[in-house]
Amino acid sequence: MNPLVAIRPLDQSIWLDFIRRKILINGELQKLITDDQLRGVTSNPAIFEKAIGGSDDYDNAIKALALQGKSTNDIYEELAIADVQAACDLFRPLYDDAANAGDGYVSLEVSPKLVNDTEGTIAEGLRFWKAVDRPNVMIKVPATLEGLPAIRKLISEGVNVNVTLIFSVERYKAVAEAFIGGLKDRLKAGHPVARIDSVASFFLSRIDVLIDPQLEKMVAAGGDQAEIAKPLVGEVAVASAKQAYQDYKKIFAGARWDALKAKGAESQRLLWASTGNKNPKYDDLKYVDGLIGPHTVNTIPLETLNLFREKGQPAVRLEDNLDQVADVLKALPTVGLDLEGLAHELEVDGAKKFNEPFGKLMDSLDKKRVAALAETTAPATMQLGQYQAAVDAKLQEFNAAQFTQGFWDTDAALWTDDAEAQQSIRDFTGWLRVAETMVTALPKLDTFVNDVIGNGFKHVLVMGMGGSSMAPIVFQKSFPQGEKGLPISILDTTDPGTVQHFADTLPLADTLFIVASKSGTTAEPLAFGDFFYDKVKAIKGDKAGENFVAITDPGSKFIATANSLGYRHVFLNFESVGGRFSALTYFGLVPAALYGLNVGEILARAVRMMRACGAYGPVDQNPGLELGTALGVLATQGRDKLTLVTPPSLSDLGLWLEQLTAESTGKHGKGILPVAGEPVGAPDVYGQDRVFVYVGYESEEDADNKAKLKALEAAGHPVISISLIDALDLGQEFFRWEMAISVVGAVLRINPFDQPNVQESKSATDRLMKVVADEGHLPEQEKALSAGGLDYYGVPQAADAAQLLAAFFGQAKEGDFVSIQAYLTESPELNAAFDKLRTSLMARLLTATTFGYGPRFLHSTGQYHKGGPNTGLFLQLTADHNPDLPLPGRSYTFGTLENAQAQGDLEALQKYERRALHVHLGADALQGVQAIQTAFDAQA
Ligand SMILES: O=C(CO)[C@@H](O)[C@H](O)[C@H](O)[C@H](O)COP(=O)(O)O
Ligand SMILES: O=C[C@H](O)COP(=O)(O)O
Repeated sequence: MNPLVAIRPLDQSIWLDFIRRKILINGELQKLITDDQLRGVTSNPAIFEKAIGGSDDYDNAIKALALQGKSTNDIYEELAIADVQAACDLFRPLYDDAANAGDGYVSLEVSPKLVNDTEGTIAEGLRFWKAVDRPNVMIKVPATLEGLPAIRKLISEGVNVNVTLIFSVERYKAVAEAFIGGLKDRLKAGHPVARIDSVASFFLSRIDVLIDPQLEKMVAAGGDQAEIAKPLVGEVAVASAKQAYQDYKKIFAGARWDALKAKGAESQRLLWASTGNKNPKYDDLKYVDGLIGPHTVNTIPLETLNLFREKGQPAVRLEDNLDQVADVLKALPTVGLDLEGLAHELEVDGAKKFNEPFGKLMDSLDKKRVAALAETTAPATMQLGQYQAAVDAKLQEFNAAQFTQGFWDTDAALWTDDAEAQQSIRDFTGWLRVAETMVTALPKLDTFVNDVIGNGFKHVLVMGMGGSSMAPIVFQKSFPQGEKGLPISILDTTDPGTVQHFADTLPLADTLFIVASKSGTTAEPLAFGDFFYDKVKAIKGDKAGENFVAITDPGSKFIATANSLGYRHVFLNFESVGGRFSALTYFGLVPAALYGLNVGEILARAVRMMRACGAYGPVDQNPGLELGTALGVLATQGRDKLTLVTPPSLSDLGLWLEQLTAESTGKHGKGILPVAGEPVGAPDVYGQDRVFVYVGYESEEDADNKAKLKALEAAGHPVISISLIDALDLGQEFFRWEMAISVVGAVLRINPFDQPNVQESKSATDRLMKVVADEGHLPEQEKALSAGGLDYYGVPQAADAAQLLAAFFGQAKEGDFVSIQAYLTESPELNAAFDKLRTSLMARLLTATTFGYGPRFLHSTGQYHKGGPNTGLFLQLTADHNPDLPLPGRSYTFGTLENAQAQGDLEALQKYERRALHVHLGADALQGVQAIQTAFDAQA
């Protein structure tokens, strides 16, 4: 039997004298708990020096914390506390199990600088206790004379204490008295004493390391002293420990202790520390095998623990040879060795042994802190031509009104004077600092990813709409799969062809499905969840839930569903972060982490941008404010089509930016229209309503786009360029743009955090689905024309398609835009056909063109379509669903749902008197689009 397990019935608890982030997240610590019955962890400054200073595990977190303006000491504490919290969480089930009372603890030591400072120790002990915020943490306090009153006080405050640096029996007794004193104080104050645990850490190997050479010297010198000294070599530490145990038994017995015990108090167990052997002449398990006894703890370094697993000899030996113990301790003074004096020496040296590595750690952290602060954000250049003066004036006005400070203070008056709207703004500003929160969640994310990969998953499918899936799309398309990551796909359409494609091509039993929905009520992700759960259930039966994860808000109804279906995990996001502002929350980062991206660095760069934008104190320039002011002012001057140009490697950033811009600004008849993915043309195909924004890589030539932008700039169009070092800079871009678009809201005097018109299409769809339930099909639309296998709706009748299209597009005037809405199965061929159509429309109408697959865009640009200015011409395209897909447990199919979404949105567009044409393309969507192209060209 594994000796680590065999030791359990002997009532000794094995703790691990080591901590490091890596073992917390790679499952190693959990494995020790599960397989080896490990029952606790101790840490100390030297251990943290090795963990933090000796690895790069923490570098991203250090960077992010440094950029937040934290001091070196604060950085150390946050890292150490995060690790201790994570370890506490792993031990929590053990701690909570009544049968395991006294175990499941993780120790965190107060600063070694406080070794002789009673008040400082108390204050820091209480601060750590609060900060770790776990009942199974132990605060480590040194057993110096100044430490003793601190121990008593902390115990009286209900803090679990691990008393460290005990080197003598006499000091041990004083420690036990301080503990009992603390319990009594607590009782006197009327507080309970049950479940207040403490251990007294008696240091072993260091005693022998100090005394053995002195004894050996005596032995070498020969004579009478040599005879006495000889049998003492290598015996003093173990003898001291055994004696301390005898004292323990006396102290925690008798009337005084029984009275406390009757109130529920537990004795302060002796813990053997410094148990790694330092003398090659001794057995490496000397301080483990020899000290096994009931109701004690041994905290063991990892190497010793591994050795014990291999060749440990579990047997109670703590009370063996007690006569010899007495002889050893009695003999010491006779050879001139004063144990108390030596213990004092060890205590001073012990403080040094913690102070030195602590100092070293602080130095290395400080270097990393300073280096982080020297890094800068990606530059943005703005060529605004005739608009520069107006933008400068607005910027001056904002600066004079201390906009940056008001922004970080979430002063809602920056956006509106309406009290109700102000409250709604304040309710949705959680995104401002959410990257900081996510930095602290990194160990949790890493642990989760490790678990998923360790359990053999081969693929991830994220299922969600709009803000719950846009950032994952950007991550997936802008980065190659990370070395340790899994391939990832995103499903954000009800189109049966696309759903079927995933059902056919994914390794269903080995796929992790993420249902991502902030509200937990959005029809699409719920339908996807049901559909794939059904499929996995057919393979794995009741274990299907293992393949599912939810990301949703606290309070969402979906939590109960996920739990009842046995979902692997439910990530609770943040109510105060709106969907389109959630890229840097669990919605964006869980998929990113599973895909193997360096999420820590993405967050660090986001924090760097927050810093540049004034999150941590005044700044001379504010990239978010500057970009937002420029875009806002340009919009008020008619340049309200934000035309995004990117190299192909960054093209999907447009999807995210579309939602952020359109949903945030497109309301009350105002707004900026995001134009993404439009082929860049020569100056003569553009009206005077554009601002071009280029986001590309410093190292990528992208000569064609850059030359075209130069020409546009020369022609008087405002051009803004942002140059990224690499894709990890998306972390900063998410924040830059979130701030910029919020600033646009302030320029336009609108609430950028609501989406008043999104619900309309959803409600219209719901109504139509009721009709389907009652009548078995959707209501018939009035047909304007049926020609060439295509059916046209929503416009006046015409003789043929060319005439109908000419009449429809003939309505376009300067400043309008054409929106193509494709409720179709995405394919490269269709994408190419739409690029061609957009190019023709631009050239002929001189209007902006946008394109979106439905129903994705309903959760993104859909807000602007209904809430923004009435300048859009909407070409809605649908096709036959062949084959269609039934939805488990429902009377309708994915295809009917998609049709209802299209029809519902058409109704909403018509309600707002938008110019809208619906074309049903029949059985072959690509041919249908080509037919429209031909009919459109026929009128040229
Ligand atoms: O927490 C404790 C004791 O409670 C331990 O981490 C304790 O600090 C260590 O066992 C010792 O510092 C290790 O000592 P050594 O092996 O360096 O002599
Ligand atoms: O952008 C938000 C979409 O409408 C999806 O909303 P949800 O995350 O609540 O499902």
